[in-house]
Amino acid sequence: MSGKPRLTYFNGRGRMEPVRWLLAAAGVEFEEIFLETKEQYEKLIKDGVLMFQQVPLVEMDGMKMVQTRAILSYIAGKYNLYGKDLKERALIDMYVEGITDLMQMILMFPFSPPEAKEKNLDSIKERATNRYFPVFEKVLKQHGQDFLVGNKFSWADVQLIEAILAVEEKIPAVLSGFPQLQAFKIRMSNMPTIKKFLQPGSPRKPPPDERYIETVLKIFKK
Ligand SMILES: N[C@@H](CCC(=O)N[C@@H](CS)C(=O)NCC(=O)O)C(=O)O
Repeated sequence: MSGKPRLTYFNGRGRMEPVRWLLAAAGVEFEEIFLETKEQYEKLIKDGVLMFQQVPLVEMDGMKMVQTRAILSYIAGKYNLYGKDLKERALIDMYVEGITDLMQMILMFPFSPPEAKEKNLDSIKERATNRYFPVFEKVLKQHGQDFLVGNKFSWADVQLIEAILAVEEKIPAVLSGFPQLQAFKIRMSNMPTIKKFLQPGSPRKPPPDERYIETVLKIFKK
């Protein structure tokens, strides 16, 4: 092994995308193994690699880590993106969990039946605009700092820029009433590691397409 973290997941965003974002933001290179067949997935289970028979799987520092949240908090802690004390950590956790709830709606969206698509898109817009984005707009306005927590770049900033871009892909004008978030987006997109991740050819994955959906459904079909 090269010493780089090794990520096993589909060749698509899903639950691995925040891990890719966080590693990239921390300036860490990684390798990826893409699941394409059911046999590959079943072999991982047979070999006892997937604790709960689920991916994402991240192998790093001699561990085989599963559970997205555990993986992300390990990376955040290791690369100093998790606050300076327990109180900052709690705040980062709250922000991250809120954003994760919004991202969960986006994650599931491609799997919704055609007749539910419009309604689900409206729900994403409603939640982003009325529940989640106002929180971060207010935080940034109140403390006037560049980053969400402790005037220092953290996991929360990475989750938020990922979410902003993901929602904008679906609802391009979503930031129109959020000047702080517009400025935050520009600042984050210009951070060198994030700028690199946003460029073509990076490990960032495109929005889910038919092929991705088919692969996921094929592998998990009972
Ligand atoms: N709580 C887990 C959920 C993981 C999960 O649901 N992974 C899906 C793929 S995105 C999976 O492996 N599903 C197969 C199964 O649950 O049997 C996490 O956050 O990592």
